Amino acid sequence: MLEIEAVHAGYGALPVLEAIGFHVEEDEVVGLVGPNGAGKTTLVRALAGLLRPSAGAIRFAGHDVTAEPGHRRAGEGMAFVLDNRALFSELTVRQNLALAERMGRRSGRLKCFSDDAELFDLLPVVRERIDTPVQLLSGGQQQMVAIARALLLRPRLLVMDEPSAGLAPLIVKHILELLHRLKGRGIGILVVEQNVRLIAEVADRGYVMSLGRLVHEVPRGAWRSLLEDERLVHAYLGG
Ligand SMILES: Nc1ncnc2c1ncn2[C@@H]1O[C@H](COP(=O)(O)OP(=O)(O)OP(=O)(O)O)[C@@H](O)[C@H]1O
Repeated sequence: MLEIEAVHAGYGALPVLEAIGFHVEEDEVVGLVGPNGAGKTTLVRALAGLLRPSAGAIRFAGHDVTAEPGHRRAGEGMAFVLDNRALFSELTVRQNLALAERMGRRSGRLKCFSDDAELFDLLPVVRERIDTPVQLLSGGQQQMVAIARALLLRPRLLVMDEPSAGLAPLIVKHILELLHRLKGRGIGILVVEQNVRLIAEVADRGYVMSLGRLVHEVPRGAWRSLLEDERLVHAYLGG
């Protein structure tokens, strides 16, 4: 579904990503872990169309989207929960969700939940605060709104950048539960995280990133052995 081939990207003359290549298939959760400054957010920005790779290709559902702007990618079913959440802070939750809901409906794609009630049961705070301006919500509540917006788009691929960053353990638990519930609904999910223990709980397989490169591949079911590999954890994941 998502295929990244030898992507290089950076900021002006500063190269960050070097020959990044990996894939995400339908119905799997792929984790990408790495320490601060590894280039995880830079990669997500390149996937979202916010940063143009200097070389390499990004293919989604069989076609090359490397040069496509972000809104086209969203229209085709690539949904992102970015680290800054990218919500309109002065608008209410309902207003923030309306556009995604309309885009999802027009796409003709299937909903990932049987109905919106099921989605809001999983994200109760969204329903409770539906008429509240986003700027009055806590960071965790805003994260839930960003997730709801991504899912209302009826995505085929969901990319989440550091979903646990700065959030209380209870909210993180909630996000994990939601990811488990999304399994088996035809969506490919890429979760980019510094917290490898969290990824190990939810991802089927994954990759370790360091200094702009993929340095290790974690096969299906092998997260535990990664966590037990002191040399790897120490070298790339900060001990
Ligand atoms: N807008 C920018 N302009 C210049 N350099 C940047 C910019 N954003 C990030 N960088 C640099 O790119 C490198 C990778 O940063 P990036 O934010 O992608 O890493 P990360 O793995 O997401 O780390 P973190 O978990 O701390 O967010 C770092 O050296 C960073 O200083």
